[in-house]
Amino acid sequence: MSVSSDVTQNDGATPLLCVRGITKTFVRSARLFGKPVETVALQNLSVDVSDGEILGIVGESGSGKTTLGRIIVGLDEPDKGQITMAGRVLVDCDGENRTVVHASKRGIGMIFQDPYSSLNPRMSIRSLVSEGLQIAGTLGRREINDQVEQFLTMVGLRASDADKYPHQFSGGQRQRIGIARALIMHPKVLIADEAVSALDVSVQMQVLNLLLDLRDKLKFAMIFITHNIGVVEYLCDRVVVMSQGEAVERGETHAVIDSPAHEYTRSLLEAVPRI
Ligand SMILES: Nc1ncnc2c1ncn2[C@@H]1O[C@H](COP(=O)(O)OP(=O)(O)OP(=O)(O)O)[C@@H](O)[C@H]1O
Repeated sequence: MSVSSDVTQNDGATPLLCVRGITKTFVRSARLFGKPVETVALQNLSVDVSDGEILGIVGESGSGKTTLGRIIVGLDEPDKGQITMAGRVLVDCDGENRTVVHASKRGIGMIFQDPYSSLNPRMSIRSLVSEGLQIAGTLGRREINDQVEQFLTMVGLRASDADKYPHQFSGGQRQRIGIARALIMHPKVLIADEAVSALDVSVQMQVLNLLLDLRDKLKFAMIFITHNIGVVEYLCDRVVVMSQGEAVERGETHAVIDSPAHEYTRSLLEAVPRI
């Protein structure tokens, strides 16, 4: 059973981001004479995120977490559903005329699991971090360089690191570069997809603490996608538990973890390491 109608369990204020009734089916073409294979990745899923809030999306592999993140940021289109941010329609796939605002115009940033493969090895850190600003074309070279150095320092790197290349950094440092690259665009919402899963546990804690500090400083909201409920417990104000493309449980993180109502949440708590 999904709980998609029960989406406004925040403080009652109008949410910043409203995601409503998202449905997505992938169709893989068959080999030779077989039928195409359909996978329902998301089924009528709704979530809300308030200003400055950290929402955890937790669930096992294949539950639809990444698809949800990709649809919110604009890397994928849903079959059905709506997304609004601060009252502005970003996606409306319910009527006859579909509205899908381009990713670069949404004010939503994303950081990925593998900071190495998500950073082009041939680009300098300066080019990587400033790419969004260069494309936007609103700032001059000097201002862009200042911003790059400011954001590198903010994520715990040095201004002089701007002239290095991704292979010169550790996994944790590369994730910091990915964070600077996303935050330099001043997103209202940051989506982190398994952003610490590839890192050693001690480095995971450093990156989680950095994200908490940056959220306090820059006031963005965050959707943190993970299979690790221990990370949710440490970081997230609220959590949505997903199974097979549906939300099976949601609420304040500590309420859900202390007394999980759904059998699937209990199995996640038993199966997944706590940090
Ligand atoms: N491009 C695609 N083409 C076909 N099927 C896809 C595609 N992307 C995702 N799927 C399928 O949709 C379902 C949900 O996948 P998704 O990656 O969103 O889950 P997830 O919870 O993020 O899993 P993981 O933690 O393993 O990344 C899975 O069954 C997956 O195989």
